[in-house]
Amino acid sequence: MQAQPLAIPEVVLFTPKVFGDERGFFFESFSERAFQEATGLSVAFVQDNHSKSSYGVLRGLHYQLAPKAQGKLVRVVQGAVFDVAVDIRRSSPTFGQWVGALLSADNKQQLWVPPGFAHGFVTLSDTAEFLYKTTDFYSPEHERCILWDDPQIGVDWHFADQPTLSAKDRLGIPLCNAEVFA
Ligand SMILES: Cc1cn([C@H]2C[C@H](O)[C@@H](COP(=O)(O)OP(=O)(O)O[C@H]3O[C@H](C)C(=O)[C@H](O)[C@H]3O)O2)c(=O)[nH]c1=O
Repeated sequence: MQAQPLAIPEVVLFTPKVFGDERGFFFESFSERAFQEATGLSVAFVQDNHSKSSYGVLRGLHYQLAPKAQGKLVRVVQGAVFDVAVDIRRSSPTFGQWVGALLSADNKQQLWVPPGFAHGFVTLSDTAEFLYKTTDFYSPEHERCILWDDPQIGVDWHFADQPTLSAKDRLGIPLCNAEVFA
């Protein structure tokens, strides 16, 4: 498993070692040892999630407030998405900045989105199946949504069409008005 910190170094892009043969392929999709070596963190993942989205669906920018903040280790097992993490820690030198990566069934890459970041993705293929591990349980009362196209953040979603959003995401709030992290 190779690990590459992105421009915001707390966000790490993992590339697994894939073993291909005439039958197909095998790779370790998660190794606590590799994760700890790469991030220096010892985290307990308590929940696995799986969502399927059609082309143009954008889910985000979501996060849970403390004390239910979630770290997320995300990957795509069918199709492709552009995945985005936004630093929403007010004390961070990269507050309000974003990083992203193309995650796909083909590249098998995974993104570690730490607690303190908002997360979202837009679906670039006809459909995409998105799997991720979280470091805390779902807590609707702690869930918040920042506007996906907040000009203060300026995410380049690598997507030229108008995305399909849930009613909740259409009501996302600007970062300047959002409850975030210290
Ligand atoms: C997130 C979640 C949702 N749900 C239920 C609540 C709703 O009835 C239904 C769909 O939820 P929602 O529309 O919030 O799903 P997404 O828009 O995919 O939300 C996720 O999208 C972005 C990309 C994230 O990073 C978060 O993990 C999460 O906010 O699943 C659960 O039962 N457990 C859960 O952990």
